[in-house]
Amino acid sequence: MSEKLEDEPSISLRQLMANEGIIPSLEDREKRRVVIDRLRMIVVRWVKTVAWKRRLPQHQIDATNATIIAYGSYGLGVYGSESDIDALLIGPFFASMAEDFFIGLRDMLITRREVSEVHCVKDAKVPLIRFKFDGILVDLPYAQLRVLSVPHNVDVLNPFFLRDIDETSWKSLSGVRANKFILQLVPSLELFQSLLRCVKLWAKRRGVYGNLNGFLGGVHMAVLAAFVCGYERNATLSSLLANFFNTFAHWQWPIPVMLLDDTYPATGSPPGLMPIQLPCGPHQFCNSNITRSTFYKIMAEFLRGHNVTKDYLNPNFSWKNLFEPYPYANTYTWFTKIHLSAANQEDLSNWVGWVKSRFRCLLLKIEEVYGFCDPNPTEYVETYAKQPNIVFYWGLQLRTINVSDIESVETNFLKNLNSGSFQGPVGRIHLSVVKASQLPRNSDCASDNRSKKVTRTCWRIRIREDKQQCKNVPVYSKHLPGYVVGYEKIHHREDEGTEV
Ligand SMILES: Nc1ncnc2c1ncn2[C@@H]1O[C@H](COP(=O)(O)OP(=O)(O)OP(=O)(O)O)[C@@H](O)[C@H]1O
Ligand SMILES: [Mg+2]
Ligand SMILES: [Mg+2]
Repeated sequence: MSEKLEDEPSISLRQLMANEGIIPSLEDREKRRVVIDRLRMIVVRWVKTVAWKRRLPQHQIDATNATIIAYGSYGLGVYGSESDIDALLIGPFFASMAEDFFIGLRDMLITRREVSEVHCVKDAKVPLIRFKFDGILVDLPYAQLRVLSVPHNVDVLNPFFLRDIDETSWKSLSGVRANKFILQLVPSLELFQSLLRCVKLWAKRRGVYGNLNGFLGGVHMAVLAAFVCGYERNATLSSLLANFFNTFAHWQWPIPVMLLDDTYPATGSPPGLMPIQLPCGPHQFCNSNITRSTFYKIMAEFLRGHNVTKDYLNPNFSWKNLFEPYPYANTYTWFTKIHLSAANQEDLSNWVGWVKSRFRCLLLKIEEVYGFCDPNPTEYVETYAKQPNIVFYWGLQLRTINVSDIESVETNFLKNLNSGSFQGPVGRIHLSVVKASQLPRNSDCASDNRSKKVTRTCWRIRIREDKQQCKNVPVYSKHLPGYVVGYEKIHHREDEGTEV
């Protein structure tokens, strides 16, 4: 905390944040630290095994090393209890992504008692292994450097380590480098972290958090918060939060928000409706799924935030109003109901992950037909239904409804879902339009903004780690003739009983 005495609005804001219980407990912190430590031990063992398999001389096996660097909200020190741990594995020149990471390390992970729900997400922009370690979700991408040994404190900004690296490793490193840059830029780390916690809570409550639903993700919020911190030197937490809304309620999009001076002429204009620079090199931008509708909603919420906070020095001011859950049921008369179900919880989690990775396409189709859609990220469960399920309710601005419109959206979206590389058992999806009065009663949309996310997304779910419907196929090494690296499970699609 800053040394000077804080102003009253900042004290009450900190009190509100503490009451919300979003600052992780010491126990939670310790648990996450242990996960990172254990992962570091696992990857050192892994890299020595790979070196031995590659028949490197003993002194090189002794010398080689790999390490783990935390990034994302965990690396910035702003994670909440529902955040994942984003951990980049950095390995040496001989440990390949295809064989050693996706097969060798995956095999090592699945044998461990603490590890569950292992998925290889191979064809994402940043390929990664996603799993739970002691119940905490971990995103583990891989970057390979042209060195024999990666020191534990490897400097990812040092050109020595970055020479000749492949494009995927470069992309995988970008999150770590962006975090490092943000942490170097902000004048007060504590104020930045507190501000970012506040704006993430605000975004979640107001239904504008989550890249997959077309809103702002953690990385976007981090850059916007750092931007505000960067130019106000004698700031307090309350002045920063008010300034955050003042700045972005009046921002002239699509002028990009940039933390770095891009001195080189950019090729073309920055991407998307709300371009936000990824501060890890020139002309790199955060990926964004923002559409016309979500742009409108985010802007309306920035403006509301500004109107609420501009009087923060007024003695009667209260922060509570800023964090009021978004009143979906009072705002929209009609909702698109997206009902997803599968035979069991594991299949459901895979299926929902796949569908969520295609949400932007669904949102665009609904916008085409109905003009505007507010894709509330809250996940509901119909507890009375027979099959495990997740339900979403997306707000529509309509007076009357034409039922056949939603049928055409569903048909179109099914084509999109079926055209991808999803390899797990396909679940059910049903779209319908319901009235506000048909929203789940016990969880009024507004209060349910607080609810935890039930699933996380995989862009591509490789396979279920399942016995009956999977067949083990040996994978031969490209490096050692005739050497079996491990076994990949191939799923039989014909057995699935496709229901879409
Ligand atoms: N849309 C994106 N564009 C660029 N980089 C991204 C994007 N989404 C994620 N990343 C990278 O992955 C990291 C982790 O992303 P993640 O979605 O886990 O968000 P987070 O900031 O950790 O917030 P949360 O607490 O919700 O997990 C980000 O810090 C960023 O480096
Ligand atoms: Mg994260
Ligand atoms: Mg993540």
